[in-house]
Amino acid sequence: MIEINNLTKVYRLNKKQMAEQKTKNNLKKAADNISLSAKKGEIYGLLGPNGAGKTTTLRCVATLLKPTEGKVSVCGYDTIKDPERVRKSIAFLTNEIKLDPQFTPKYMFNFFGRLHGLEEAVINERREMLFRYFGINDFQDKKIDELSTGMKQKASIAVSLVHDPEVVIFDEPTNGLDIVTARSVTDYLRQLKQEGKLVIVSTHIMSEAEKLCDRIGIIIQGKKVADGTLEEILQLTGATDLEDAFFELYKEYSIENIG
Ligand SMILES: Nc1ncnc2c1ncn2[C@@H]1O[C@H](COP(=O)(O)OP(=O)(O)OP(=O)(O)O)[C@@H](O)[C@H]1O
Repeated sequence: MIEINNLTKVYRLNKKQMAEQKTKNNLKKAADNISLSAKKGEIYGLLGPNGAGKTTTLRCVATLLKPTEGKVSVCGYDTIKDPERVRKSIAFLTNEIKLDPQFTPKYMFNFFGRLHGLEEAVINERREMLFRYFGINDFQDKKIDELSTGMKQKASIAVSLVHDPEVVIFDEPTNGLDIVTARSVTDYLRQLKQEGKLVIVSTHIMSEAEKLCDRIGIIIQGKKVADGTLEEILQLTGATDLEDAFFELYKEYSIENIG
């Protein structure tokens, strides 16, 4: 359902970015020859430290970035040749995309529903179902600006799912959420999986990846260094939990070795 073949993304850094990243090289390889595939009915987790390349990879899948090299396809559609079809098949949620603070959750939901070409009755049905699930009903007519962080995130999730897409790509969906709100999000991702959708999440929270994901791809400094079920990753590294497994891989693959 998603095939990533030898994906490489190189950013050209400006002077400020070079200073921030303490480098004299104006090219940054954020994704380095990454290949992976994920299929319907599973939750695939991209796990890696800050700056590993998770968001870059997901943005390439979501057609928001053009790969420097390599190919990505979603539901059989190439992200470069058929970006419209890819966008119809996916929900994409990332911290960088925010709902307009001046509008209400209801307005945004309806707006995106129409943008996707859905009929009013379908939009209303989807909104009632999603707003009920995420407890947004009492807040649907308030300005997004006035909502709590958790409610904003839940509204963003609901809006991203308006068109009932086959593939759900969420970049750090529980980032900044309290434990109750985070649980309602991860429970909904499990429900989507039960419905036969493919869910891809990125996270740096080991416990989340351990509990939620059927398969995990570990990314370190732009490279995918391991991929498999939790058991397979533990077996590969000889570790007893994901955190230890991650550190084993980090020691092996990080350029500035730790410890
Ligand atoms: N638009 C950009 N221009 C230049 N460099 C970028 C750009 N976006 C990301 N980078 C750099 O590419 C690398 C990978 O970033 P990316 O956001 O993909 O990592 P990440 O794994 O999602 O990290 P985080 O967990 O912090 O979100 C980082 O070094 C980052 O600074």
